[in-house]
Amino acid sequence: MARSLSNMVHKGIATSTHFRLKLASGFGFHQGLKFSTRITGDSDTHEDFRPTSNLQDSGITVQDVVMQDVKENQVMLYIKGTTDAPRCGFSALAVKVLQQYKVPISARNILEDPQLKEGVKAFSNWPTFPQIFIKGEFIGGSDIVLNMHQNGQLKDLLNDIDADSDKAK
Ligand SMILES: N[C@@H](CCC(=O)N[C@@H](CS)C(=O)NCC(=O)O)C(=O)O
Ligand code: FES
Repeated sequence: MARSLSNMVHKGIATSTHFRLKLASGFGFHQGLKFSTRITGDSDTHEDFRPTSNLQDSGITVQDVVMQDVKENQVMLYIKGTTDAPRCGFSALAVKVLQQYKVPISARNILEDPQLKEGVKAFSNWPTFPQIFIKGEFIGGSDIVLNMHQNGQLKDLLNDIDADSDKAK
């Protein structure tokens, strides 16, 4: 026999239906919880370390940023800290080596932006910093650039870069 809504409410069935609906809508909430759990579990995306860039809302991906960086800057570094104040010996070494040459050096501090940090790693498929790009090509880290400095390859590579240039040809 079909039961009327008032009957269902009276018998408490509608209440339990309502409860189920609340649970159903709570599912979305659950997904929200799952999402925040995932964020909290990743130290780089914990809210205390939230990126300072606005990439998330801009529609521009980190890959776009890196592609543009390496296209526009003949010597492009992704480092920990800045070229004036590196925050790691590896980054400091890369900067020091490259500063032996009269070429413009551009750099981004990956410590300021966890999204950029992970994006650069994904872009180059290289797990550590510093990361050095010269004339659009990924070179490697500080040990590689030091080695290239010592064996003369770096001089050859940087040879045609104008000291005043800041754009790729
Ligand atoms: N062989 C590399 C070593 C660099 C390295 O070990 N970097 C570490 C410590 S700064 C790193 O970036 N680890 C991954 C990370 O911090 O995300 C080089 O000479 O550049
Ligand atoms: S930050 Fe510790 S080795 Fe680079």
